[in-house]
Amino acid sequence: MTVTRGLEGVVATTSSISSIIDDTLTYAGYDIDDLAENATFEEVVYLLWHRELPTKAQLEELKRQLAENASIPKEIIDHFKVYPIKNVHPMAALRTAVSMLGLYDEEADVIDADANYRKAIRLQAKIPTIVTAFSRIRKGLEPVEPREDLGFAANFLYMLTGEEPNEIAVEAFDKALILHADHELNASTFTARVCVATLSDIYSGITAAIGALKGPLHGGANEAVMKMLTEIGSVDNVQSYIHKKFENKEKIMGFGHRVYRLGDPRAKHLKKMSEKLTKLVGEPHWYEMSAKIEDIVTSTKSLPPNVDFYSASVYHCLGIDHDLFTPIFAVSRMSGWLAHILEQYENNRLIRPRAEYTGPAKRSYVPIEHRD
Ligand SMILES: CC(=O)SCCNC(=O)CCNC(=O)[C@H](O)C(C)(C)COP(=O)(O)OP(=O)(O)OC[C@H]1O[C@@H](n2cnc3c(N)ncnc32)[C@H](O)[C@@H]1OP(=O)(O)O
Ligand SMILES: O=C([O-])CC(=O)C(=O)O
Repeated sequence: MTVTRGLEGVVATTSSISSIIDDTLTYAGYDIDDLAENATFEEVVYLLWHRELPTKAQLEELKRQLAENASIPKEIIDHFKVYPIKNVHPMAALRTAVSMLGLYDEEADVIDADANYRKAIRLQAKIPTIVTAFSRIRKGLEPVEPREDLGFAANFLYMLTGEEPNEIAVEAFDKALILHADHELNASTFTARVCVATLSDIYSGITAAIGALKGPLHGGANEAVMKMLTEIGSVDNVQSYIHKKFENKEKIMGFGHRVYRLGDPRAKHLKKMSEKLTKLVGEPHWYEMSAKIEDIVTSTKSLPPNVDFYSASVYHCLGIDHDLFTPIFAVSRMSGWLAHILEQYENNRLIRPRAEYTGPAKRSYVPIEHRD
């Protein structure tokens, strides 16, 4: 047996959803740079689910479906009110709420293409409502009902704050959603595919994916980046902080990637947004610190920043609580997870690799009275 640690370089499936070739990311053939500059998140959701950009009518239909399905059961809201709120990480609350959603969906265990698509709409529509409701309830505020006249990005920000967001915030948030929507066979997407490949249901697949995204080596890195920036505090402290991390052989969050070697093509968009937004809110030091960290880490270790690095200062400038950064990643990645789950069901085979055994050699059972 040949063991490939962490399955590096192993090609585990075919997929027509997104590709990473020569450090270029495409969604169904469209370069992420092109989509980030020109598309909206709803168009990208349609693209990931259908592999074609929508016509005007198709886009309007998707928006209508998302708006109509955005409300969540009252029981989920009530449930957020009963746990020791201060200690609950929003990713744990999200994981639980999505699992709970399945209990309120009569089609949860109906695994046919039409029912699966309807569930995909419901999950994509409801995840912003879940994340924002939890965020408000833990602050002692009532959740804000979604508005049918607002787009996906605007609605998220509106439900979070209760105020209609400005155009700059909506544009930045929409772009961040586009950049995070899908990424080939990343750990959380693989988790979702493994789960539904047993012919388990969509809610189980998404719940499992949220659990995988939560970790700091994956989606949880964006929150960890903000923690690092906060600890550093000023540009003058960057050099010593980063060198200490190197000395202690600790990882710098938001750097490195399993697939990209020269750089993550999403990072440059977030870097640009970070520069603009930090200036706009009068907190340029977040960008200045980030840029200096990038200089040091790339020149010393040849490790470029990944999608999680500059997204941290972008979300901070949008006034978002730091522990909501990863749930926001999930709000966007929901679209990719669902695309992959639907693709897995279409051409399913159980995913079951092997492990090379490294335990004790074969031996005989020893009765308990004969054990030392
Ligand atoms: C959306 C996303 O999931 S993007 C990734 C988000 N995660 C992070 O930002 C966390 C920090 N980064 C990392 O931990 C890694 O780069 C990963 C998990 C993303 C990729 O990991 P892998 O492909 O398994 O690389 P691995 O962890 O084996 O690292 C290879 C070498 O680079 C070093 N390295 C990798 N990333 C970093 C980092 N961020 N800081 C310092 N050193 C690093 C490792 O220490 C290792 O060095 P060694 O060979 O001397 O032991
Ligand atoms: O692909 C990966 O390993 C992680 C990543 O960048 C993502 O999920 O966006």
